[in-house]
Amino acid sequence: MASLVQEPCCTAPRVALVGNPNCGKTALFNALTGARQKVANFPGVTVERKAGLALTPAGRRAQIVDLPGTYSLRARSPDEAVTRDVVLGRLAGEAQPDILVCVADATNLRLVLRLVMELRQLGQPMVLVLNMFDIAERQGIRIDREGLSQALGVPIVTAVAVRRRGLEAVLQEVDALAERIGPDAAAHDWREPTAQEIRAAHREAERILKLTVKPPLRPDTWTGRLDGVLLHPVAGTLILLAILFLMFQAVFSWATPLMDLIDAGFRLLGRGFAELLPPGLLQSFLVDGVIAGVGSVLVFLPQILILFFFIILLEDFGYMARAAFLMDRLMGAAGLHGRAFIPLLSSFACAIPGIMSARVIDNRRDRFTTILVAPLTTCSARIPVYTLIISAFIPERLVWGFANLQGLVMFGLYAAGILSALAVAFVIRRLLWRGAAEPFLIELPAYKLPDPANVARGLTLRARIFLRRAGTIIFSMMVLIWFLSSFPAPPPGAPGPAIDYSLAGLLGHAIHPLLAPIGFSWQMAVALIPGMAAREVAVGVLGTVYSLGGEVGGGTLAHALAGQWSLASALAFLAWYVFAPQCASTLAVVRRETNSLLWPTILFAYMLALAYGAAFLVFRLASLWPG
Ligand SMILES: Nc1nc2c(ncn2[C@@H]2O[C@H](COP(=O)(O)OP(=O)(O)OP(=O)(O)O)[C@@H](O)[C@H]2O)c(=O)[nH]1
Ligand SMILES: [Mg+2]
Repeated sequence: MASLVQEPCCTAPRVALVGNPNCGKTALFNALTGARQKVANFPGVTVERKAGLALTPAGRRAQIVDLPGTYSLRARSPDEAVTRDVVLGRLAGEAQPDILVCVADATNLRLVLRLVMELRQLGQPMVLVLNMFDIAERQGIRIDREGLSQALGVPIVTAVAVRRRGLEAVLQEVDALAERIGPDAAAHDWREPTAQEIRAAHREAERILKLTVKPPLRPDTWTGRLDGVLLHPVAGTLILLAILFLMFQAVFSWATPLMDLIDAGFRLLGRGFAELLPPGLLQSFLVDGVIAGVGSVLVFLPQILILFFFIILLEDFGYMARAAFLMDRLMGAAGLHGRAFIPLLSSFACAIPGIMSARVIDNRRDRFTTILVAPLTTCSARIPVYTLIISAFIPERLVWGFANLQGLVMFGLYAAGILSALAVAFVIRRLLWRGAAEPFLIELPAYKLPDPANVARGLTLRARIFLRRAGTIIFSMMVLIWFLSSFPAPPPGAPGPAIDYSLAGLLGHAIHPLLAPIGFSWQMAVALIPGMAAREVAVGVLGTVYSLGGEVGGGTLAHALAGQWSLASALAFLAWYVFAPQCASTLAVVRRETNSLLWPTILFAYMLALAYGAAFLVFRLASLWPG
């Protein structure tokens, strides 16, 4: 009976995963808890604390916490501060972890030994997990585990997180350590070590390393050889451009058949409902509101997945850190911190994780500069808008004999996003904060063959995020837009389509004068406002507005637009979307990360000015074009 009455902390120990960046903490966390947090082959992927549950062999429900990577508790950047605060129990409302699981890349133990020695001073039960043991074995690195364990005074287990190897051993160790948790085992306080102590720790780590780890019999020569080409200033840059070029070609040429299929499906569905239901409000709601609106956004799923297929593959392979290295000169010249590449890269998915990734930058000014320009990189919510306009107005033909013009324009829009981010950073550096940004400091990870399971997981995650948005925020916006576009009903015998008399029509006509100088029609004006909730909604709004206006008919939305808009207006709409400060959640996250209202206000104002200016310029120039 006595065994049933356990201390609460023993039944549910809190376990923190700590370790250097890119050693596989999140891979281990996912394997232990069944979570699907992002795993990628570059440092600085995790920037916040994530928790999950794992059941130990002895039946304990362990709370596992995944943390940003760090080299020491002497945190320099906000992501490292998260790790320090969790490990030291300084986070409000959260007790200190009972057990530390220190995760190490078994092929690269030098820096983690110092971290282990630092963590050991806290006096908490700890285990060292030698992860990536598959690579260590392949390279023939010989580690005297017994000796290492004795020298460090902590138990050691080996693991291959991505193959789910060693999980049982880690959890058994958690069980064993949980026995040692007690009121007396309260952690010691931590204080910054002096320079002398740091040097001593460094010497001690080197001594232990020499004694217990023998260099690899078959060192990884691939990474060096590939880097000779991929990091070459000329060859490397050309390869980077070629990869980007191919990516956008594929986005257009591979996606078309799938998009046509989804589009045909929605049209069939629309027609089915139109036949099934009597004409009236319900039919209009389902056919024009839900199916035409949400359907016109969902069509773009294949393109989003194709783009992310490439991005995830490159991230997993370890190429992205190289791309950062190649871009460094350019970014440095623009006044961006070397580590700003990761936030900008994450912003291709969405500006929100991108802005949060800026936590890897320790210098506050460099971090704020990055946060202010991250929303300019093309997030995936812009893809439906770009693709719709491109497929309506840019002919599908080859240029130079091999390049698909539509893919080329898409590439150009992405390039416009990146170049404007660099240009704005340059201006911010001149206007707000003079002085050079900090130099480049990113560890180049060893290349790894992409893991198909991880790629599949990443793609499923993207699909789920997109579908969830379509089912929640986009759907509810579409219901609202349908309502605004259907009521009030037109007066009897009114000429022109009903939508002209609706609230949306009135609203569109009211703000139209503001947008007429940049070539926008009142329908485009209507599409912009709910775009604040989610950019893709603009596409859905156009779907509904033109469907209700009777302009879509049996054709696609792109056909309807091609018949209604001038080329100049369409290009102005694209230019607007490159810069427009859309999506309120981005502004909210900027407020949170900068802890002030000033920065989101500045962000909103400068992006709005850029969007208006760019659309104006594009519209005027394109209007001059003959024909
Ligand atoms: N071969 C091999 N690869 C691994 C193993 N564990 C993780 N990886 C890979 O190592 C890379 C980094 O893994 P993550 O789990 O993102 O590393 P992390 O420690 O969470 O990194 P940060 O969040 O950036 O600190 C990914 O490409 C993983 O697929 C392993 O045991 N063996
Ligand atoms: Mg991680």
